Amino acid sequence: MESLEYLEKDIKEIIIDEETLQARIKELGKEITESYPEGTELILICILRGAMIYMADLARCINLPVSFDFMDVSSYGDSTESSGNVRIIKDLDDSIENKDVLIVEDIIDTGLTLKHIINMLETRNPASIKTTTLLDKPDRREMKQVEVDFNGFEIPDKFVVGYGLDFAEKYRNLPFIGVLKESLYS
Ligand SMILES: O=P(O)(O)OC[C@H]1O[C@H](OP(=O)(O)OP(=O)(O)O)[C@H](O)[C@@H]1O
Ligand code: HPA
Ligand SMILES: [Mg+2]
Repeated sequence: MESLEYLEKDIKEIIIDEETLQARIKELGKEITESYPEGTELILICILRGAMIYMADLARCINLPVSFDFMDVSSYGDSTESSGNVRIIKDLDDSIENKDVLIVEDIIDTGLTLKHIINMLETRNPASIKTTTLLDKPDRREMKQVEVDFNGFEIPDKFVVGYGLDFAEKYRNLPFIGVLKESLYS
């Protein structure tokens, strides 16, 4: 897209293009739909800010009555390494007691963020908790016990941006997943 050229100059390589992303999200929507009894009312929990674009597209591929809630969590700040300190900036608005919830993440890297969120939500007695992530970077996992139910793509140990993922709040609006040029952060 011509208007995004100013962002694209910072990208070393595209690892997942727009068409591949959209095709996989359609499949994930179908898998998720088929994994619940027909008519299940599902709460999609978007982990802000990164997961907002994935959730917007995924929700439209799920053939169940869904509602949205949002939790804002941050641990990377302006760095490419997790601070290890998972900060909850905004909690859910509604109760999840006796509800079926699907946590929607853009990426699982160390696993610290997802582990923290699952631990917290389990104490609120939902009927079920499942998880989906668009990207999984297994080489960097510190929380080995974190399991994801619906995983879009496994990616190598490189800092990626685009399609919701940022570096210092930039690049979220790229329509593909790309590797950021190392010269920009090293
Ligand atoms: O598995 P982890 O190592 O914990 O990393 C994954 C988390 O890190 C990113 O969030 P970030 O803290 O950058 O917030 P953001 O979504 O607002 O960019 C990403 O969106 C995930 O939530
Ligand atoms: O590779 C990444 N890119 C952007 N944000 C991230 N948060 C964890 N890993 C990443
Ligand atoms: Mg981030």
